[in-house]
Amino acid sequence: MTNTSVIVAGPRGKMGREAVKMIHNTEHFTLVACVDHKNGGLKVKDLDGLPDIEAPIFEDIEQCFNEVKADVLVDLTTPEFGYKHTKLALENGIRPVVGTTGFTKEQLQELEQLTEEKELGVVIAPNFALGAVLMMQFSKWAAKYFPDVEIIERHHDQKLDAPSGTAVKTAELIQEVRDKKPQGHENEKETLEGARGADVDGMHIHSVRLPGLVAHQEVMFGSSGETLTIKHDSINRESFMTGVKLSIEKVMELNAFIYGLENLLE
Ligand SMILES: NC(=O)C1=CN([C@@H]2O[C@H](COP(=O)(O)OP(=O)(O)OC[C@H]3O[C@@H](n4cnc5c(N)ncnc54)[C@H](OP(=O)(O)O)[C@@H]3O)[C@@H](O)[C@H]2O)C=CC1
Ligand SMILES: O=C(O)C1=N[C@H](C(=O)O)C[C@H](O)C1
Repeated sequence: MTNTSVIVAGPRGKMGREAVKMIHNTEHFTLVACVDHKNGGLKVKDLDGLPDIEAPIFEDIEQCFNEVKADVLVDLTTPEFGYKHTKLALENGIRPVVGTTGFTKEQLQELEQLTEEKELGVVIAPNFALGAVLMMQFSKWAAKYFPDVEIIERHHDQKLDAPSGTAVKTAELIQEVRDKKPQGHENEKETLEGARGADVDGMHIHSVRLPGLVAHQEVMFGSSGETLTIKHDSINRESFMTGVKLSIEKVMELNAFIYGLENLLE
């Protein structure tokens, strides 16, 4: 396999750390730089708990792109910066692999348009865990037969966006096969605002945030005399690395905007 040079934005974060380690441990990847808005001038090896890598850290992503040649940017930061970084990567001819969640529909559309203009590949995956991708696909299949559905996602309490990118993507996949249908009773009334969660075409999404959790989702279907629950748990962040690795490999072969890891799987 040809070598792919990678920049990671967000190397101190919970996901960024795992990504740095995975890249370091993959023979055909080279970590050439990192972007960290608080540690410019240091090297990756200077950051606590990261491998002994000489790659430089830049505070400013534009400076990084000017000084370091790279094939791929892996972004694992925040919705605000993830969006800016993805745009800048495309403008600099670097292929983005984006795990950062919380982008708006408009931002995704804008990035898709820019991808087409630049004739590059982009992977934006709300969830890189293979089990989560299957959970979403199984849910889409089930929704064809069970249109009564509610999504319950549970995450650690440091998460910035709610609902999670996975829950948003799950709802979008279900929307492809489910007609609009208000879930619950037609005369239902919330006596406490928010009690029924967010509403997507009448389907509800409930977001739980607690310390001790990593990333979990249940999609519950109900019908006459039966319920069906499709559940996925990420119990650590290594669970996401198979998808990050696959995305870095695949993005080099693509000239397309990929939103969702399912689009890279057979
Ligand atoms: N697609 C997937 O499978 C997964 C996606 N995610 C998503 O990935 C993102 C990161 O998650 P997680 O690692 O848990 O979050 P963390 O908060 O642990 O990490 C984010 C890191 O990005 C840093 N950061 C913030 N702004 C910048 C910037 N401008 N330049 C460089 N670095 C910056 C933060 O630094 P500081 O805190 O010092 O500001 C922090 O170190 C989130 O959007 C999350 O939803 C998470 C897990 C799986
Ligand atoms: O912030 C997280 O932790 C996660 N974010 C992604 C999301 O918003 O769905 C993926 C996974 O759920 C973990």
